Amino acid sequence: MPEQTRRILFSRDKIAREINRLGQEISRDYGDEEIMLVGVLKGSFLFIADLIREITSPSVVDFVRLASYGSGTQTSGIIEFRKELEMPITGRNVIIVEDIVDSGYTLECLYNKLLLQKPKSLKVCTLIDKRARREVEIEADYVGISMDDGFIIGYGLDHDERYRNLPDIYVIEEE
Ligand SMILES: O=P(O)(O)OC[C@H]1O[C@H](OP(=O)(O)OP(=O)(O)O)[C@H](O)[C@@H]1O
Ligand code: HPA
Ligand SMILES: [Mg+2]
Repeated sequence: MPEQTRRILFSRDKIAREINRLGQEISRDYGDEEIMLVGVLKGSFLFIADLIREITSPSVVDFVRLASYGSGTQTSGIIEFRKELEMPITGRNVIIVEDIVDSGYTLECLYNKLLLQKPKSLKVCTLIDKRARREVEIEADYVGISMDDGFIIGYGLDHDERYRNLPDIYVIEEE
């Protein structure tokens, strides 16, 4: 097994600043209309908790759980649905909240599934938009931070379920 080191990429202050900006953009766009935030577990649990407190529009929240990475740093390409929504989304203004869009497979799969349930509107907010490994053409409407390549951990993002608790985001470097 190669030794792993980690280097800080995005500090907690930078993350907080970008989430504040995202909250303002979303609140400005929706005004007094109610939003339904759909968090994609597990990775988005910290992001959605911070984001929802920066949104002034009336908001409700629900979660799905999707998994495709397992213990590796590459997508398996197989998206497992492990938890469904509990609230109906028909006629609602829905925003999917992701920690990261990487290959785009997870988002594409969820987006198409939710669209079938006829929301009033369907948008996507991601904290991290990783561009280098995109496999499908899909874009988030609200992006916190864009980056190129590198496997990142912290602030909800895991490697084999570890490191979600780190308050900053690090890139893993294998030696
Ligand atoms: O664009 P993609 O290549 O599909 O990658 C993005 C998805 O992968 C990760 O989930 P993961 O399968 O690791 O589950 P987790 O959120 O429980 O960590 C991440 O949280 C996103 O949901
Ligand atoms: O860089 C990443 N880190 C953690 N989880 C991920 N899921 C897709 N890309 C990543
Ligand atoms: Mg993961």
